[in-house]
Amino acid sequence: MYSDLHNKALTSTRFSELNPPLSDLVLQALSHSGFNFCTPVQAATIPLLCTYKDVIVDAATGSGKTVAFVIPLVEILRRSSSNPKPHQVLGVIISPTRELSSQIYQVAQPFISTLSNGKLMLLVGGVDVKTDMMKIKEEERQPL
Ligand SMILES: Nc1ncnc2c1ncn2[C@@H]1O[C@H](COP(=O)(O)OP(=O)(O)OP(=O)(O)O)[C@@H](O)[C@H]1O
Repeated sequence: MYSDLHNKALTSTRFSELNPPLSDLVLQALSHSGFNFCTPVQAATIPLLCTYKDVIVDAATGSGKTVAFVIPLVEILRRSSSNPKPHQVLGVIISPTRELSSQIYQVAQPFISTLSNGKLMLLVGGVDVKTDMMKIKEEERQPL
């Protein structure tokens, strides 16, 4: 995955230059992951998603789409002033395969963990739904 990205150009746009600006915690998580410059899909979509636009993207595998939708999700949840109910689901990311779900889980984890009340959970088919429900009930933070 990472080697795929090395074959693609990063833009000259730094995450720290995006408008609206990203929160310090997300910028720290990006820098910690070694991400300083946006890929083209990230530079094009993060500002739109952070201003609540609906966006449909068609871009190559490994072009950075996961970060492009996870960062706005985190930024919008951080801005939200409402107090969620216990176990209220804050967000849902749906993907077509178990492998892709687990890949998204790995990439999203450092960003979701900047939310004090959010907890990223990986729920896949083939597992008893009651077991998943228990996982959500036992978790004190809000599931994503
Ligand atoms: N701005 C960036 N700078 C450096 N590496 C990045 C950047 N954005 C993403 N990456 C890394 O590039 C790889 C591919 O990113 P990602 O999984 O988001 O791509 P994708 O477009 O969602 O791929 P797929 O279509 O397979 O889901 C990951 O290892 C990710 O950590």
